Amino acid sequence: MGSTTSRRDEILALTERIEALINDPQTVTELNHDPLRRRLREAGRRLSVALETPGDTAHRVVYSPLHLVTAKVGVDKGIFKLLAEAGDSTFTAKELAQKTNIDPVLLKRLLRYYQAFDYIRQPADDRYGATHVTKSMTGLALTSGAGLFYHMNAPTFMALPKFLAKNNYRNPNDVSDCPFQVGHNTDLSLFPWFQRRPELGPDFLNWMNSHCSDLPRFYDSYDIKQELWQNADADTILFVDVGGAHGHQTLGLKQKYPDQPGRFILQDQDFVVQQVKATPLPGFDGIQAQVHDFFTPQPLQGARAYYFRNVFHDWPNDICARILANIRPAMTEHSVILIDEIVLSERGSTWRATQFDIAMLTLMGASERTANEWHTVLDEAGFKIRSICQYTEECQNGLIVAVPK
Ligand SMILES: C[S@@+](CC[C@H](N)C(=O)[O-])C[C@H]1O[C@@H](n2cnc3c(N)ncnc32)[C@H](O)[C@@H]1O
Repeated sequence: MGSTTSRRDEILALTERIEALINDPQTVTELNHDPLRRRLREAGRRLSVALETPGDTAHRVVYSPLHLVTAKVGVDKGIFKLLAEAGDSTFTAKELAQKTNIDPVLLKRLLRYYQAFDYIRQPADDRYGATHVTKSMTGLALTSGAGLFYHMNAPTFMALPKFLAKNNYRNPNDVSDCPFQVGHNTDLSLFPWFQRRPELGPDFLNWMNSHCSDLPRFYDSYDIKQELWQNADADTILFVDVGGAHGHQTLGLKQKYPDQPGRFILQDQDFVVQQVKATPLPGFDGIQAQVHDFFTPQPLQGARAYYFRNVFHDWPNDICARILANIRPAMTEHSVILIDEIVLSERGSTWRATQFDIAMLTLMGASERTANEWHTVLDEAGFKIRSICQYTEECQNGLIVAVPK
């Protein structure tokens, strides 16, 4: 009895400490990128799951699509933006209804949901204000992700059970025959479908640019200047960002090395390059944007790095081999392939990494890969891995340096 009481007292003290932290999150958020912040966050998340009742588990899982759709409404109507821009000030529901042009009864219901999931705070019965999460709900990753996932990913996710049942639960590995076609009732694969949806272009580019912008980049861990750029001059092709979307990785790298002589080049499909040129990121001048289909021979000879970020995770091994075969003749002894992708662990993969994997399954019949699977795909394509540098824990991002065998 005595030990049960003291155990209970310990749990009570722990609960009170956790509640104090929740009320003053700055103590923790000011840890910034200290790995301790992630460890505490994961401990909290897993503790919450460990303590769930069966009802909690059921409700958390089956209501999960509501997260996306209610966030989309908040983004569309600028609710989070309004609250975040007000800083520490709070509003009544009526004030917010006037500013957002939403039926006050409806808005109150949305606000009730948002506060229940800690997207906003409700310090009094009729006062609503922002937290640091509200600010995140106004960031590019959330706003572009809400648009892209609502229109493109979510219908595909919903088609997964039907697709798998119809195909006897075989692992999809065909870009033209995966849940995407069922979800969108189309014969097209993702990129040709997407080309016909120019209205999704900005959300696509912004999502690519921002989905991991809270995490370190490969060049924070890999010294590319030391490893690849020795003796470069103004004509040296330093970095070719193949399938680079908005060119955000090239831009970040160029900004890290502003005095580096040499050329930085972004390559992508025609319709993507047109969007990039129409809406270049600030500071993009000095980077060349070039139309190139990576299923055709690489036109730039002897680059120091041919860089692919989240490109191979779109394709099965045989197609990856085709893409790599088109690079190989352009490489010299100074060239390497840089593959910036998730490297799944054999055990205990993270939630951010595994949801990318299931998304690839549904969208492209493709997958994220473990280190062993990366060795296989490169080996089959006639390449070998020189090194793998894992540079984020959250997403298990890694930089794979590969050269011809
Ligand atoms: C998942 S996105 C990754 C974008 C960017 N590398 C990043 O990490 O943010 C895949 C990219 O491959 C490009 N892509 C698809 N097919 C292509 C092709 N045949 N030739 C060139 N780029 C292609 C897409 O347009 C898209 O920008």
